[in-house]
Amino acid sequence: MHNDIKEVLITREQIQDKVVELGQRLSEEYAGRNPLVICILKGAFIFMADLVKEISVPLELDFMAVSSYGASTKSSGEVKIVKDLDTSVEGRDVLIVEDIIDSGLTLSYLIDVLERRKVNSVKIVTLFDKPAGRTVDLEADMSGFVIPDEFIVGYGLDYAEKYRNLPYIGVLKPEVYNS
Ligand SMILES: O=P(O)(O)OC[C@H]1O[C@H](OP(=O)(O)OP(=O)(O)O)[C@H](O)[C@@H]1O
Ligand code: HPA
Ligand SMILES: [Mg+2]
Repeated sequence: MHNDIKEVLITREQIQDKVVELGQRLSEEYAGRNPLVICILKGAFIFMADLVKEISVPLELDFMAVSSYGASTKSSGEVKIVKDLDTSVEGRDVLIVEDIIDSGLTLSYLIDVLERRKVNSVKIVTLFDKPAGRTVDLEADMSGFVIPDEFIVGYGLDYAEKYRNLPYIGVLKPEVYNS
């Protein structure tokens, strides 16, 4: 285990099993359709790569980079689109792939942006959901794990751009972000 990690909250195997299950559920949900699957970078990059391999319907991919945390464990409240989509979403069935919903600010902002661009439908799949962090009314259509009110890292999620490559979900030692 990495020296900065206090505890492993979710193992690599638990994540793998959950991703397979979510992929199967999404394959049923989108049967007969051709969704545009949008990865919210950077955090969702590993989840996206693993998830789409488990979805059996034809689909297209696009990427959007959004940032609001920087080197903090609290949202700045200002959601910045760092990279926009390449594809038109007008009339498309959009599936947003997110790593975590915490305050809900990132996704409530993005849903608004996508609806103004006249999507046919938009749904959210998130691997992690932290309901205790919520400051706006926003729920995923599908979620993997409900997590406690702790700042988590690994499997794509960072603190100050570090720890994204850990294959499990860990809780940081408080001295790491208090120093
Ligand atoms: O529900 P919220 O409170 O808005 O938090 C969730 C968002 O915060 C993180 O992104 P971040 O801004 O850290 O960018 P990153 O994905 O590049 O790490 C995470 O990847 C989600 O996109
Ligand atoms: O708990 C978290 N960990 C990493 N990034 C995050 N962005 C929102 N919440 C979190
Ligand atoms: Mg981050």
